[in-house]
Amino acid sequence: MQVSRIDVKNFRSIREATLAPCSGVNLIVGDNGAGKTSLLEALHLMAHGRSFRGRVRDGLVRTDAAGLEVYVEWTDLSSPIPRGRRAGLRHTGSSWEGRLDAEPVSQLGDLCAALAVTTFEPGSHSLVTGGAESRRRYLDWGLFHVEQAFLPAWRRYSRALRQRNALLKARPNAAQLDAWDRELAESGELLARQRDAYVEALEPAVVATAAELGPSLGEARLEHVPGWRRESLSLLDALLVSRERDAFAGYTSVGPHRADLRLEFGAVPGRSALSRGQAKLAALSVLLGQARFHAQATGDWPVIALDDVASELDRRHRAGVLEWLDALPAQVFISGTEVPEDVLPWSRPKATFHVEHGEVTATVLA
Ligand SMILES: Nc1ncnc2c1ncn2[C@@H]1O[C@H](COP(=O)(O)OP(=O)(O)OP(=O)(O)O)[C@@H](O)[C@H]1O
Repeated sequence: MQVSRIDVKNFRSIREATLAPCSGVNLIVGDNGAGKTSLLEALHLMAHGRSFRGRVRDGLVRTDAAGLEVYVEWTDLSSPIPRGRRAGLRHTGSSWEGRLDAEPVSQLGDLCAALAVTTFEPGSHSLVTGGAESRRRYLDWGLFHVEQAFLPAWRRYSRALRQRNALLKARPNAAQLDAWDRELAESGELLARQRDAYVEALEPAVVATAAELGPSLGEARLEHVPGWRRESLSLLDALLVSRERDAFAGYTSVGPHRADLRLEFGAVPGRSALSRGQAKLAALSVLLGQARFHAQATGDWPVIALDDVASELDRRHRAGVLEWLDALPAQVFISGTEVPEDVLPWSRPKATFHVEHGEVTATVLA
């Protein structure tokens, strides 16, 4: 995918900005607080339906403005005939309005399905050092884009989970719970099989990417942990076994909503043994490996947006990462306080956007 235009209005400190990115590497440069992250955050919001820095109502809308607006034009290269697409999103924090190719959309998911953006930002460390939720979200984002049957299965499971949790709080009888347990088990087993297949197919791309970006981490290994003791129990049996405990707690304690993705690197004894720079390289490998797999599966690379990727990396690793990105057939956005000098001249088209007090002040194509 290649974005050719981004318009951002009333987004954090940005009153109004337009970017016309190039197909290769786009550098977004400015001082601390200038608004670099906000530009990438706007692109991420359009592609993921959420920010990576909190909810829209918690401060994304510029102070004193009624709502934010993001508009993106891009070319989808996944089919032999490239397809021009455009999407607009207006968000007040409490309500939103979206358009895709000039038609209104009823779900934010329609925008997310159309535009694929892989974002790496300082919080992405949590993929390797944090709790399971960010890894589940990572898995499901990947599946959402490559497996058509995923969204219906996920919706079915989420609905059954909400119903079972509501029943658990209302002191249900066994027959009522039996019905929702069956529904939850059937959709949950399907979801777990989809995640199994996805992780198996994804692993080689992550292994190859980690070997290129952070060979000192050792070989990467990915394992889907389904969220219940599947080696000894079906999900239906696991729900039955946990029923009494769940009724006491008022929520469902087993199932794919408790799944995880185990990430291991051969040369590192455990997650807590990773230095900050190593955690960054590991998380970067996991995310860029997923982008690589996305390209294999769909025929088109997602747009890659990297916020402050150079910090915490030593000179050798920084140069390695930037060279790797320069060689990629994907459109890349890199933000930072300075133009990274390590790998100049870039071998691909490069544009530099200078951001100052929320305004994009210069665009230089090289
Ligand atoms: N709702 C808002 N309205 C107005 N300004 C805001 C709002 N939310 C955040 N800001 C301001 O917008 C700026 C956001 O900057 P952003 O995080 O995009 O900067 P950055 O260039 O990425 O900085 P850094 O290099 O420090 O990461 C900050 O100055 C912040 O105070």
